[in-house]
Amino acid sequence: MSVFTTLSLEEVRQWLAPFHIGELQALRGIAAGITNTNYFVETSEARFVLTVFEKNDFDDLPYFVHLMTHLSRHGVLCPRPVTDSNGVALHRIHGKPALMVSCLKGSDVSDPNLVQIEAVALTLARMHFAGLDFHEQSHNQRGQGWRVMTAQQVMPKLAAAQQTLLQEELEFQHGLDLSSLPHGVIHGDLFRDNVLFDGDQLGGFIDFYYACHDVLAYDVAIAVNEWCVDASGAFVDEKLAVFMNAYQSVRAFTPAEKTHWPALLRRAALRFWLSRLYDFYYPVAGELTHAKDPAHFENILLNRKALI
Ligand SMILES: Nc1ncnc2c1ncn2[C@@H]1O[C@H](COP(=O)(O)OP(=O)(O)O)[C@@H](O)[C@H]1O
Ligand SMILES: N[C@@H](CCOP(=O)(O)O)C(=O)O
Repeated sequence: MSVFTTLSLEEVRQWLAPFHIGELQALRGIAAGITNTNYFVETSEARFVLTVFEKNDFDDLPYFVHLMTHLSRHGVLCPRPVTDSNGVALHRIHGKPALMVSCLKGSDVSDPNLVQIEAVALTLARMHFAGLDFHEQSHNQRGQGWRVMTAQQVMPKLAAAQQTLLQEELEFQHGLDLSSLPHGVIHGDLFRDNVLFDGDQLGGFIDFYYACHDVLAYDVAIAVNEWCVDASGAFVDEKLAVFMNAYQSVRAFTPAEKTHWPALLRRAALRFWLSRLYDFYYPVAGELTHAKDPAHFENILLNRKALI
């Protein structure tokens, strides 16, 4: 369960008054999700999702609110922040930042089919295009500095072969110059639990809180490492081909992106191997309801190294 902040119908009714979005009819806490408190809010006009941010400072959030507003205005399927009569989307509730967004259709799929994979790839490419004229920039919270710091923390916990793998990969990634690759807005965490489907119809991408300005093809690498693999982390060729063809039908890779593609797949594997290792070795009591397996991304990293 991930409802950390309990809200009553009456306080949400009062909180909603400046939004002019109809009469509150129902409020339901959302169990899925591990970071924030989320509620489905149903009014006489529409359904919304209210997020109470449990960790972020208020000042961290305008970038994400502006980004989702920009993307949804550009036709990207994602939550659209709802503003009050003064045009303000971010408010507070129980002293914590709170945001209401449109409710997307559907639910996440654990075993995506080829039609769904194609839809994810097309939407990602459209998102990358739509992000090109979003002029705010945010750095990657899971970039080089974070990699080095997190590796230092987990390194002593690892077996010798893992330490070597980690050390070599950090050095390899540190030595790359990706400055010639197209940069823009990336989602940064486009996992299966962050995409909603209504049947084969894509409802939208959610959870933009790792979005930042980074290498566009790195976002593609994160996605294919998640959407196009079997249980061992090896690519399923058919899925990978569908994803890459669909993505590149909208935005073809540049020669520099093609050259660096294997390294980007490794960078994407390293990022999630590290975060899962950290969560595994430093669990926060009562916080992580579904510990995710670090070995999966260790396997992916080993597999992608073997591709080069
Ligand atoms: N805009 C939305 N529309 C529909 N459902 C949503 C929306 N945002 C979140 N959800 C639902 O809430 C769940 C948790 O959201 P998520 O952003 O993953 O939370 P957390 O940041 O706490 O991990 C999602 O799995 C999804 O079911
Ligand atoms: N989707 C990721 C979790 C998000 O990253 P984190 O840095 O917040 O752990 C995963 O499945 O590992």
